[in-house]
Amino acid sequence: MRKPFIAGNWKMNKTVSEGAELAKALISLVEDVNDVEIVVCPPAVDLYLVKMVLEGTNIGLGAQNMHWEDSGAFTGEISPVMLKELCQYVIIGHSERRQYFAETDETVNKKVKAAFAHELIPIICVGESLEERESGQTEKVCERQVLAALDGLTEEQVARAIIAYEPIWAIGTGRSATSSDANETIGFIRNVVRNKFGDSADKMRILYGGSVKPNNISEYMKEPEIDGALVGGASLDAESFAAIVKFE
Ligand SMILES: O=C(CO)COP(=O)(O)O
Repeated sequence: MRKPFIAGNWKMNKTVSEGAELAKALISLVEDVNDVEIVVCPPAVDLYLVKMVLEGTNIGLGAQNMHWEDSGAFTGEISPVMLKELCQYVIIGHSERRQYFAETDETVNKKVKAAFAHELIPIICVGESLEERESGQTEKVCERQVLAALDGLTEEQVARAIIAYEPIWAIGTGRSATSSDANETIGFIRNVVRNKFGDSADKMRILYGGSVKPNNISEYMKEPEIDGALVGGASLDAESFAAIVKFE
């Protein structure tokens, strides 16, 4: 049985003080939730204070990106060794990073391996653009991204990795994928993983992301293949993220 996993990706929002306030507000709203794994992913500069605020609560912490090297002359970058002291998860290969910051399947794979080397759990993002969807390439694109990201991992690592299927056309647009479409693509992704890594595919959690809101989360969570959500905009408000985490 896969435990549902719901993470908030704050993207480039919330200063250190705003991030601490949001985390504080969230604690009491979700303290009675124990059947869902809850994670927030603030900007890197917020991580230290948010970690302090969340200590001893049921809310986990993740980063939004990292470099694959442990240390060195990489101005502006943050390493897995640094993140290890702050959080348990790291989002890798978000479509915004692929689109604006030249992230490739190859760098995603290096980062995923580096995450496991330092006991961080990667939340690996995959998903097709509108153009790719309209030309019938959704499965081909997802298969390529998933196989590249997981290349060289052990079955045990794959079982612990998390994938977020986020169709690019559904991110921040209010145009979410239907729950049955998302379920179908996530089922396809799980089959791709099963063909290469066997039963670990049934242990791996695969999330949906893209315009998830309090009023549509339950539709996704009813689907058998969807194990949770990666939430952008609606995670920036404590009440709305708590409502998503407490979906009925
Ligand atoms: O990109 C996302 C999460 O990583 C989704 O963002 P929105 O929920 O704002 O569409």
